[in-house]
Amino acid sequence: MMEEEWADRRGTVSMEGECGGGGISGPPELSLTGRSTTTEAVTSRLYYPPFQLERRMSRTRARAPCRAFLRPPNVMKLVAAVDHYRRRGSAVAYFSSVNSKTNPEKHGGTDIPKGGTPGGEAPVRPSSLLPAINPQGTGYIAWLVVVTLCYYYNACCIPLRECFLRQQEADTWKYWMAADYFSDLIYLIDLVFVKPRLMFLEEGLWVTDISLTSTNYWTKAQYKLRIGRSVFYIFFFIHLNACAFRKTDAVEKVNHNITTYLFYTYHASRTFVTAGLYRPRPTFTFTIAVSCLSSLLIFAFLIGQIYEIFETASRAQIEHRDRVDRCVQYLKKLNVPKPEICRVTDWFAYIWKQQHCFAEQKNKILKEKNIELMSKPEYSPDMATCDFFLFAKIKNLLRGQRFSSPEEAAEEYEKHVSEVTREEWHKCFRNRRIANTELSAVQHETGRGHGSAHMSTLSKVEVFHGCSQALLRELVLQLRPVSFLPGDVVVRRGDVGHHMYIVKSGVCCVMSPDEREVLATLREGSVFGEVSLLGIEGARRRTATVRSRGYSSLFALSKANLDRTLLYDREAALVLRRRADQIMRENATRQARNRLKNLENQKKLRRSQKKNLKEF
Ligand SMILES: Nc1ncnc2c1ncn2[C@@H]1O[C@@H]2COP(=O)(O)O[C@H]2[C@H]1O
Repeated sequence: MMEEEWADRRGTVSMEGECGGGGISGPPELSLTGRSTTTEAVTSRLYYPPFQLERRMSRTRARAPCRAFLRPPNVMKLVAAVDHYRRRGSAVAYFSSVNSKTNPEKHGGTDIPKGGTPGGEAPVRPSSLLPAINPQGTGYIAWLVVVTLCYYYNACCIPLRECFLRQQEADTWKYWMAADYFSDLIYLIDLVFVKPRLMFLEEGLWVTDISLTSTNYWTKAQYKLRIGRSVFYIFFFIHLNACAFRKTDAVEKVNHNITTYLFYTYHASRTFVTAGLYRPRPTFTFTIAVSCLSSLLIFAFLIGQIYEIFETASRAQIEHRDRVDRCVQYLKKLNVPKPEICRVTDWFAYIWKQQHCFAEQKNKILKEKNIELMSKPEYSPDMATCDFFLFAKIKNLLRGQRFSSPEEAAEEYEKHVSEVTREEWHKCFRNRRIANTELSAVQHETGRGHGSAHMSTLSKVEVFHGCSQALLRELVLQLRPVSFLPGDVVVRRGDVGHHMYIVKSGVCCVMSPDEREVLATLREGSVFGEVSLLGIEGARRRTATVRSRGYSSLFALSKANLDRTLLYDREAALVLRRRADQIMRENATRQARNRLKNLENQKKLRRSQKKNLKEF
């Protein structure tokens, strides 16, 4: 019962209040307890018909675990029905998958992007032999365990064999080789077949299209850079090692040609892969010492590289993961169905993806500017600015000193402060100014600052291009941030409009009256919901339904505030009016065209019926 109730609430979150469209006002958070209104329940049914069908399948199974139902032909029929159903409704299919690399408008017809379901459910793709892999699924985690075991086998057994088990008999050696090839095969399968099929999150929805997942995997710049950099360093060290071997080798008879170089490179590579345990010939003591030292260096380097990789999964990330785990545990305790838990984890992933960027950018700038950050919290804003640049220097001077009284410490401190030269003071304040500007620029870009972020979005809105700075600043204070989840209705056709919306991030889709076609795709800086606010005759209610495609953050501007702004800015009023007229004209033309098409279809049908009757 509870599961059904949850399932029926699918796609419904805390409401923004205007027209029953899903929205979260203020800081983004997922409200699982928000009661679904009738409209939303209908919406979720309309919006997720294929999934309702799938869900009904699972419910039927649960209610009647009869084997006949699970017979392969029946299951295949249902799968085909789901597939057919999904393909019929273009807008439904459009929303049920993310194929963001393709132009959404192009999918207005029956050309449906392949994809999965919102909320992280495994997609139904009967035609595909190897479907996309859910990185949070049990199957993938089991696979990771296998890959890790192979990794440990390679990491531990190869040096062990090299050192202790060299004198192997032929039949034992066979088994070692088989194990080696097996672990290599697992690596290869992981690299070529598994990793490129890993689903990834885009705009909060899982991308399941294989071509997109593999493109995402292979084109990941960071991944490429890391591999490329590591491979380059390894070759570089092998090369240096080979040169060092040659230089320290006592045998002088060897010719100086490419074969000699290859010979020494071979020895250097073997030393490298065996961590210096392989002893190259000739056994000149100095050569051995150099090889051991270089191997140690290489190992230190490799450990540094591994540390760097692990470091990126920083403390914040670990804390974030911990928070997600605790939340998931709690939801499990409440017996929340799995799809809903997936929705929550997707939301967490989305939030992390957004905030993570900010932290990385900020750290990059601080690193570039050589700005030292305190590890302890800021006790007061005044102290923080001082600590930021100057305190480190004074602290170094005072390091290790002991004082018998606070007065003595203060005296010593004052002495050091008075010794700070004029240039250093200048540098300190200059650095501080740079940091402030740079950080506010980052906040501006990433939307973490408050007023500045709103301003940055507003400056992209064409309607307000002509507005004065003062008016914009006033507008900024009136914007209310709201967030929407995948598929949520922002405004519904026919409802009374109270707000106009500005897209801060994400994508919103203007739907056709039957919700089968996407009329327009609105991205960052776009404005919608203004037509019904302008009081134009014949357009006093919402002219279209607008849905959020993935996760989206919008700014809502109330009718009263818009009216006040337009009173002062005649130009903006004109732009909005012109835009509204154009939209209404377009919609009217489209409706007329559709009506004509329907009439023609009806005529054709009647004609064919008459023909059939005559033939009969
Ligand atoms: N054909 C269209 N192209 C772009 N935007 C549209 C179109 N039709 C409606 N809209 C927007 O969708 C909004 C729905 O609410 P409003 O009628 O208040 O304002 C509408 C417009 O901003």
